[in-house]
Amino acid sequence: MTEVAIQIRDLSVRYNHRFILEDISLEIKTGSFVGVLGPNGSGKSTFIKVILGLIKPTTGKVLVFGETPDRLRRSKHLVGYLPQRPLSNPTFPVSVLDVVLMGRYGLLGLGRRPARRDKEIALSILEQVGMASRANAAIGELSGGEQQRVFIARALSVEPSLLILDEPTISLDACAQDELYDLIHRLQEQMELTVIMVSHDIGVVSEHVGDIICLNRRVYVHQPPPIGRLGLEQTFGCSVEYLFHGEIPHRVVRVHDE
Ligand SMILES: Nc1ncnc2c1ncn2[C@@H]1O[C@H](COP(=O)(O)OP(=O)(O)OP(=O)(O)O)[C@@H](O)[C@H]1O
Repeated sequence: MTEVAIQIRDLSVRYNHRFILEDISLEIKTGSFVGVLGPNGSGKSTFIKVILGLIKPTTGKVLVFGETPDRLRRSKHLVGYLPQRPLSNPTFPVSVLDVVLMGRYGLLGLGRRPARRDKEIALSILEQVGMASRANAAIGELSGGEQQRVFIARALSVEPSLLILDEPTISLDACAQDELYDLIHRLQEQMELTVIMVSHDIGVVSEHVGDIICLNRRVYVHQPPPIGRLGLEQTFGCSVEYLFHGEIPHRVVRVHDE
């Protein structure tokens, strides 16, 4: 596998004469766990949609494992994607196993139904995320944390090299968030994944990722945590607080002016 998972040069995306992303150049190493951090509307989802090949850049070049995003579907390095809203109707009467199998439809070809091998792969990934015993349950019966595990299994059902997660813990309580991060780390190791996770939670991202990309139209910081207050405030355009999860919960706030 190539040493660089993602290579971006001079990337810009413009809608109606407005730059959503501007002048972005960076590399993401294979096997790394990268957080993309920025306020609402800063272009985080647009950034990952460019990597997925869902949005064409206005200018610049993007390579994923050496391939342009539009060729990725046919390459040996596939991408698993967990969108912000994975199911438009969470009470839709479909089983957990069927939700995971939906992830494989893109590989099957038009009109072809999942075969025994697809079901074996789906079940084995459900096992890895700890949800195999609920394979026949309706997705709507599951808790938010359990549903998120199933959606991660769906993203992994293509046996990807790169996993992209858009705000995976947004509606989860603190314990469920920690469990999900532990799971993602374990899966990353077991499946040798490169992981990109989008979030606007500064504390959580700093604690769980290896590298942080601070994005607000441009990239302000691309480095391992901890990242300095200045870079964060430039990115968010306002004062920021860090909330760390330690043995004793505590906040670290800005020094007060005398
Ligand atoms: N298809 C589109 N046409 C025009 N503008 C768009 C389009 N898609 C996104 N935008 C604009 O681009 C900006 C960035 O959107 P994007 O969804 O990438 O931000 P985000 O950082 O993911 O936001 P959030 O954290 O709120 O999900 C927003 O101002 C949005 O309105």
